[in-house]
Amino acid sequence: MTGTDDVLLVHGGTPLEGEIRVRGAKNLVPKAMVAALLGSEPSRLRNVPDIRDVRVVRGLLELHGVTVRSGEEPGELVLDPSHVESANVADIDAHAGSSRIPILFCGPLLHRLGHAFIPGLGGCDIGGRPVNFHFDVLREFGAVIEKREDGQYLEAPRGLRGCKIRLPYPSVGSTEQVLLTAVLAEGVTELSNAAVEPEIEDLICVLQKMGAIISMDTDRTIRITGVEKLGGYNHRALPDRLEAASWASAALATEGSVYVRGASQREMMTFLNTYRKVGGAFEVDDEGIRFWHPGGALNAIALETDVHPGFQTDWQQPLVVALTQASGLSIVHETVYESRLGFTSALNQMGAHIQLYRECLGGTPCRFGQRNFLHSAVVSGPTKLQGADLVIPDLRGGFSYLIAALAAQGTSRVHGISLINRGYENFMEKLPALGARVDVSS
Ligand SMILES: CC(=O)N[C@H]1[C@@H](OP(=O)(O)OP(=O)(O)OC[C@H]2O[C@@H](n3ccc(=O)[nH]c3=O)[C@H](O)[C@@H]2O)O[C@H](CO)[C@@H](O)[C@@H]1O
Ligand SMILES: C=C(OP(=O)(O)O)C(=O)O
Repeated sequence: MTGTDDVLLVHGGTPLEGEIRVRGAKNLVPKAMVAALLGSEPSRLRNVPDIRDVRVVRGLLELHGVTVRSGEEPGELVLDPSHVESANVADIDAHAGSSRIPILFCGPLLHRLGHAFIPGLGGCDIGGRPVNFHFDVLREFGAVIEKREDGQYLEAPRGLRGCKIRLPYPSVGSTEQVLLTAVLAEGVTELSNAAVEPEIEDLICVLQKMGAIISMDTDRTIRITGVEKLGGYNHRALPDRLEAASWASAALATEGSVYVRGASQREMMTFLNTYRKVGGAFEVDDEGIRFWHPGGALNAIALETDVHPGFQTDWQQPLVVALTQASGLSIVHETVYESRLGFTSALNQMGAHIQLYRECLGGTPCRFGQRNFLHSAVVSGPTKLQGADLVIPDLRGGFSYLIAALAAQGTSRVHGISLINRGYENFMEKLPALGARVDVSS
């Protein structure tokens, strides 16, 4: 149940205009925090956003004896892992279901303590989200895993040894699992079919600063030579390309103009190409990117989500709202998660015309074809959106509802708004700063 303070009234129909700032990436910062566990000295992480996933990982690290304090500059954390061995982890159950990051504690805890307990995971409900690859790779390193009622218990009776692994799919989390385990494992690890998202490259930069030896080939192969000891790091997190794209989509759907300070072109190239094809305009400068609707009709497009360097799946939901305003039929093929289009039914209640299909409607057949998953969509536009009562289903779906409510005529009641804090820093301040007319329900 959500309380009244978890409901936002959005009075739509006003273009978003102005400037906001994005800080470090939600999909890097918590992992860099976990990496600090591997070091023998304190680490400094800069550009850390104040989002729930960071708070959850901070709590977990503190529970494991890592001292976490603010550094000298705003958004800087200093993480000192000196007392991990003597920590008391009795309260770990309180962290069950809070995020997906706890699974990445496996390797670092096995190295430091020889055992690890991982509570049930959280994260967005956008598909089955199994963790079989994670446990398969940990077994390859020598971990023994026991399923318990409230989580997973791991031990490494003979230590962790480097190995040769091929992922069945370039999973982001599993690649990070391998990196965080292999850097201190004995010998060499070769990971093929690895994910190569920018956040993974940034995690590799963090680990290299700590003393790790990691190389990346052009064919999704990552080689790690284990070392005996790692130090601390001093690192500025790469910007959140997912949040930046969300505000870009909001600018387009509301016919506005938003300067996203901190947004970086390099990690957003695929998004920027798609944005331009839809008819959105953008201008890159040294500090950020301005995104705007240049007037006139938007274009329907064919869009297929994919692993990097393809179109990131977390960009999909916000952009779909803008596609409801494009002229003609857009096709969206979601190939990363089997159930990431359910949010469109609420958009249809607002007046959108979005039809879901089980077939692979994109150019490439994917893992979900012929398997009964509604993972393709045809968006027919442009459609006028009307305000509605909306219940936030997941992080990006939730932000999409905010965009739809901002673009719609009339007032929407958006329930479950606090879920957005998981990945969007200070969005309740950013919205009015961009001219959005929003009220916390009373
Ligand atoms: C905290 C974080 O960084 N989250 C991101 C991360 O999630 P996450 O790391 O969970 O996503 P993965 O890349 O692992 O998942 C991709 C696909 O692989 C499947 N899979 C994954 C692991 C496994 O053990 N077995 C399995 O079958 C998943 O069900 C999914 O279909 O990458 C996703 C894909 O870019 C993003 O949408 C998420 O925002
Ligand atoms: C799916 C997402 O995140 P998580 O993996 O944390 O659920 C997301 O950021 O859109």
